Amino acid sequence: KVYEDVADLPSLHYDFVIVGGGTAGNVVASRLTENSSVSVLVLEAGPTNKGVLDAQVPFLSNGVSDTGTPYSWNYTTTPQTGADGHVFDYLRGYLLGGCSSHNGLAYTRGAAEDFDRYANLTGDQGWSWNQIFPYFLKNEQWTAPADNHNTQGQFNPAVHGTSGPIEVSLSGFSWTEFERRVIQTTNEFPNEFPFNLDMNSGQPLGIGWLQYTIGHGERSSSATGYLTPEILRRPNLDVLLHAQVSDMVRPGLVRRIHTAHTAIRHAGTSLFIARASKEIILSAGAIGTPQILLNSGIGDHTALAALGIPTVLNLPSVGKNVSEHAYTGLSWAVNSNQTVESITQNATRYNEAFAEWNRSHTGPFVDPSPGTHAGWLRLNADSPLFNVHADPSPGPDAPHFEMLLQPFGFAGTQGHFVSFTMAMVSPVSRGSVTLSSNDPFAAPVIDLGLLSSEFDALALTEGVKLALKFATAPAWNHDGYLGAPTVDLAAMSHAELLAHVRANSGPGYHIVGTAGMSARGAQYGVVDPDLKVKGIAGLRVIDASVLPIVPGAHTQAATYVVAERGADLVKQTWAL
Ligand SMILES: Cc1cc2nc3c(=O)[nH]c(=O)nc-3n(C[C@H](O)[C@H](O)[C@H](O)COP(=O)(O)OP(=O)(O)OC[C@H]3O[C@@H](n4cnc5c(N)ncnc54)[C@H](O)[C@@H]3O)c2cc1C
Repeated sequence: KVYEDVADLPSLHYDFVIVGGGTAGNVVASRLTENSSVSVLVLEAGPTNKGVLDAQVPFLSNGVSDTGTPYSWNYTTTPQTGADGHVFDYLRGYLLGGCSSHNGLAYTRGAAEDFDRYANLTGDQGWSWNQIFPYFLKNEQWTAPADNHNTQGQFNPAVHGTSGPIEVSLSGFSWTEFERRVIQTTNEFPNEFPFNLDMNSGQPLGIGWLQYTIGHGERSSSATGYLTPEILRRPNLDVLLHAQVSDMVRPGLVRRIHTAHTAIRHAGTSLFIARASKEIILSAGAIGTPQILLNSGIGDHTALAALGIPTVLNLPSVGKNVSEHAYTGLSWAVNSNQTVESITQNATRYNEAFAEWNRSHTGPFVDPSPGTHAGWLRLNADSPLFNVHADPSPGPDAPHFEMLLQPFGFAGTQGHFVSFTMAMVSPVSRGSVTLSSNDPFAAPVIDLGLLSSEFDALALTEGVKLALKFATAPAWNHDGYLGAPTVDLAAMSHAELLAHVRANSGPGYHIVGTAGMSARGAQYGVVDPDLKVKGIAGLRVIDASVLPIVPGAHTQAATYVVAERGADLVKQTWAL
């Protein structure tokens, strides 16, 4: 059952207390309570996802994620020196379902080599692609797109699950003219931009149709998929909203964590204590989780001491090792009115499209904004950049770049545009999440380290050149479709392009690594391969923070499989 007020909770003592009802937390809660003998409490800082239209209608997803909405944590980053000192709003979901309730809905798993690298880093083959693959299937329910179009040749059914909680589908509204040109480019430039039938097969390289966590025209999230009304009727599962956890350790209580201090967010004085007899599971995400660990005295001893926080466990890697993708957009005006601007810049069509969604869950509102296709691309094998830094990708079948192909622009001006947005998805740069004070409710200090490595900035510049190459295909130019670029990048020198990249890149909201997995006994890392926090009993982390390196993909699918396997690891420990 979902509770809004702690006074209504039947108990404050459970077998498992899960901190954060986000993407991962709800998976773990749902899986553990399959066993009726265990009791689980989920503590979520934000409100319910129920009735939040922007969290339901894919086209409106920006309305729930943007800074300033009541459904976002409204963080900002430190000035990012690699990105011209810009300070970015850093979006994180503040509602049941966490980021899965407000993200861009793109469903991308990453390369097999991403997971094989996790297995090698942790010494646990359970994280390898082959052993993780069944968890992708367990999480997924492949679903027909909202327009029921013929999807043959747009995906490979053999690599998809059919009965999991999260609905995944291809786009349910066609921007036909744009899509046709994308596919035509793969025919015209098959060496640089080959067509890939399914980017989620473990072999993502090439250009393929994007898949989304959408079913029947609506967002599918960990809240809708893993906390269905039926699951919430389980007597052994309680979810408390508006409960922001501050820390876990009471003075004098060391090496065995079993309490979580929580406060109603807007009344910080009303602290109460939830108790777990088996484990506390931190699923507060890659920012919330290290913040709670640090608040609890688990982290770098020197940094904790500087803030007057007594060290419970000196674990220097907590909050370090942030890896994140850097994106930069390239837009062109087009001689066509078949772009998303035909809806966003026309109130009548916008209202019609919204009415259609309300009526039948069809039309343009069934899709979000990432784009129609994505390309997963690499630097040339003989690129001189590999003299600057060794190849940071996990292998030759994994990408350095993502190129999002979007039938809309970012200029904010009237007109019709398309964008080929480029991202560096195998970054060398690392950042950190640290505390700003010993007030557990103060916002943490988020340094993404965006483009702080010279290699990343140089590589992204090469990526932009790839996008410029894509735009030279006859498919875009033979009939004058592609007009003027919003910024003439093709005319720039290499140095100018590099400066442009630094000045115009932003984060992908794919932060991981702040409670990274490492091999048992390693002198770095935060959790062992079984996701137990090193050196302390009764405490696990199950969320995106455990991924030691960001995969070459948007991160929700990887988070879901971490959570599915994490739940199994908990079950194994307790023979559930
Ligand atoms: C704007 C945006 C767009 C994105 N787009 C995509 C996309 O298109 N495709 C994709 O694959 N990925 C996308 N991502 C990334 C992806 O959604 C995340 O990597 C993933 O969902 C993270 O899951 P998580 O469980 O680690 O954290 P979250 O889902 O963030 O869950 C953490 C939960 O813990 C709660 N919490 C935090 N601190 C506390 C506390 N102290 N006490 C109690 N509760 C707390 C939060 O409110 C939240 O509900 C996007 C992310 C954002 C922000």
